[in-house]
Amino acid sequence: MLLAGRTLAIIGCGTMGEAIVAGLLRAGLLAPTQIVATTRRQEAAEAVRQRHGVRITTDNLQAIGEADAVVLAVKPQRVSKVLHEEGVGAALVGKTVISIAAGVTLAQLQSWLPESPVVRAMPNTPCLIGQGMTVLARGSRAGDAEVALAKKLFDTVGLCLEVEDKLMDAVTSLGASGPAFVYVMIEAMADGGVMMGLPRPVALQMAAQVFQGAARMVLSTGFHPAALKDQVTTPAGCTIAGILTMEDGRIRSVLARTIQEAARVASELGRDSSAEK
Ligand SMILES: NC(=O)C1=CN([C@@H]2O[C@H](COP(=O)(O)OP(=O)(O)OC[C@H]3O[C@@H](n4cnc5c(N)ncnc54)[C@H](OP(=O)(O)O)[C@@H]3O)[C@@H](O)[C@H]2O)C=CC1
Ligand SMILES: O=C(O)[C@@H]1CCC=N1
Repeated sequence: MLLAGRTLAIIGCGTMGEAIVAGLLRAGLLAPTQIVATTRRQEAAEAVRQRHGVRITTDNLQAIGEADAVVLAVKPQRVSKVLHEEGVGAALVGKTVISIAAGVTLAQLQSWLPESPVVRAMPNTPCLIGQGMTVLARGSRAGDAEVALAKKLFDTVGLCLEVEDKLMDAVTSLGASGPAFVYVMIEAMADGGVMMGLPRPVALQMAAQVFQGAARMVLSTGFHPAALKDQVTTPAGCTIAGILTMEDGRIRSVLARTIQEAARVASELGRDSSAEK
C-alpha cells in the first residue's frame, strides 16, 4: 500500500464518495481497513460494506476520530449541518479536510473549520475506473503537505490539477457535470446509428469507443481538435456533410452554453449550506 498507516474517512459514501472509495481500492492506494466511510441510513451503510469491505458507520464523529484525513462527500446543503454536529469541529482540528461539495466555497468551509487545513476538490464519477478528472483549490491553512495528500488521492484515480477557488464553479460544470453531458452525446449518436439500422448494442459500443478514441487523440497527440477534425474531413465527403448539420444545430454554442449554465447553477448550490445549520 502506498499510503501505509493512514486512514481516510469518507463522510457521505453515496455516488461520488463510493466512486472515490472504489477507485482508491482498485488502484491499491489504500486497503479496505484504511477507509472508514459513513452514510445517513444503516441499510446504505451495510450495502457499501458489502460492496467494498471498508469499515462503515452512520456515526460521523466516530469515523472522523479514526481518520488522519477526511473527505466530505455529502450534498452541498448538508455540509454545514454535518460540520456543526456535536464534537465534529473539534475532532477535525488539525486534520486535512477535503470537501467535494459543489458550490461550497473555501471561505465557507474555512469559516466553519477555522483550525483545519481545508482543500476543495471537484472530482467526477469516472474516478471509479481510474479515469477521473479532479481539480483542487487550497484553503488558507492548507500547506504543500495537505495539497500533496489530496493530489495523491486524486492522481491515483485519474488526472488532478490545481486552480484558484474562484474557478471551481467552472470546473464543477466542465469536469464534474461533464460526464453527464458526454453520456447524452453518446446516447444521441448511438440513436443515429440505430436510426440507420445498427443494432442498439453495436451502436452504443461504437459511440462510446469513438468518444474514447477521439479524446485520447486530443490528449496524446497534443494537436488542436480542429486539426484532428480536418484529418477526418475529406473534401466533398460525408464527414463535412455531417459537420455542417451539427453547425446548423448550433452545436458549439449549445455545448459552450451548457457549461456556462451548469457553472451558474453550481455557484448557487452552496447557499443552502450556509443557511442550514
Ligand atoms: N455525483 C457526482 O457526479 C458528483 C458529486 N459531487 C459532490 O459530491 C457530493 C455528494 O454527491 P452524490 O454522491 O452525488 O450524492 P449522494 O446522494 O449519492 O450521496 C450522499 C451521501 O451522503 C450521505 N449522507 C447524507 N446525510 C449524511 C449525514 N448527515 N452524515 C453522513 N452521511 C450523510 C448519504 O447517505 P444516505 O444514502 O444514507 O442518505 C449518501 O451516502 C455533493 O456535494 C456533490 O456536489 C462532486 C462531483 C461529482
Ligand atoms: O449535479 C450536481 O449538482 C453534482 C455536482 C457536479 C456533478 N454532480
